[in-house]
Amino acid sequence: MKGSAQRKLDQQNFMEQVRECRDNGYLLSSRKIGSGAFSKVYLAYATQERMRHNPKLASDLRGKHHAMVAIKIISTAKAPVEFSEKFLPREISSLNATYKHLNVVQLYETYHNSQRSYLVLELAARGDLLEHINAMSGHRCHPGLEEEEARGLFWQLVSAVAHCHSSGIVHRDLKCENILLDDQGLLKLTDFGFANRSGLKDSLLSTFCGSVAYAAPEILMSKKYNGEQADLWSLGIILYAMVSGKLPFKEHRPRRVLHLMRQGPAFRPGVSPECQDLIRGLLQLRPRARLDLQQVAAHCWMLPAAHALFSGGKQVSWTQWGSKETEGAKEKGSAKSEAKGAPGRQGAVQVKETDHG
Ligand SMILES: Nc1ncnc2c1ncn2[C@@H]1O[C@H](COP(=O)(O)OP(=O)(O)OP(=O)(O)O)[C@@H](O)[C@H]1O
Repeated sequence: MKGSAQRKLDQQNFMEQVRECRDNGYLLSSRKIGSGAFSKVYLAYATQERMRHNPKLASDLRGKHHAMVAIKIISTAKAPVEFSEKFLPREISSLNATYKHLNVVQLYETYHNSQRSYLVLELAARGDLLEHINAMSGHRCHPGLEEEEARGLFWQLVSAVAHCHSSGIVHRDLKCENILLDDQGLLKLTDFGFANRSGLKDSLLSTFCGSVAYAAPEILMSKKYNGEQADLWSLGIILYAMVSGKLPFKEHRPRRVLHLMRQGPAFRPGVSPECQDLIRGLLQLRPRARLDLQQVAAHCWMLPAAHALFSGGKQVSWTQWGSKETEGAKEKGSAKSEAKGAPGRQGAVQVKETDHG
């Protein structure tokens, strides 16, 4: 239990944050919608005045027919120097570089003072993919999502990751908790705290990022790795989690995980052979042997998603999908997800993995 002195301090801090947001054109609500290691995320409203000064914000919110945003408040004064000087700037620059994709959370603007940094983000109000998988598993009394729903979501995720890679950004922390859903059921990739520039074609990374359960074998073996190929492995883990309702290699000890990886994923009865083939194509131990994003999009299991996405009578290619210019695609995608009835934030957590290496 918090003491009354601590409660008073928290209250004072919050009122300061309300004032700082108001000075920058946002009305901060007391509704906390999430928190991270050094951050809290609140629901907030953009003022008309702010929208007049920020065309990016105004045009996005006009399309959504509301003024709600998510404000991530980071206590830079309390966070380690490495976080404030390395990871936060990377998160901001990655979000700026990947702007303009329907399935990547939009960063509208930032403001800072000596105590805190504020990130004004697109709101994704329906929780994360992990919660969705668990809620749907409970609802269906069957682990995982129906393949049709998994396909629609995975298509959006692949498109978001392709957009990041083509913008020169590798995510390096792809996992169900970093994939949010908005109130139209659209998928929004978030949390670019470990993202990095993919840089030159053959340059390799060496830092271990992300969660053990989603990390590629070459990362667990502390080898130098290609960030794009490591993201592909994580995509395989996410698709497995979607259709199975659990993680394929659920172990905290890296050596034990590597042992399970060598054995390959085991599937529950009912997962289609095509879906299994796609997951196996991504979960290849040799990074170069993994399917690339183009091959994933063209895989036979994915094809019905491509056919389902039509814009004004014209089929939308997977590279066009998600581009903010393809407005028709957005409407079609929303309607499809709405029909599926993506639920809100509920359900027991069963496959959560939060250990960042
Ligand atoms: N744009 C958003 N819309 C709605 N909820 C959000 C949004 N961004 C973040 N959240 C919520 O806040 C939580 C924390 O956000 P985020 O993952 O970005 O913070 P973090 O500090 O990077 O977290 P961690 O320390 O776990 O990596 C998310 O899990 C999610 O529930």
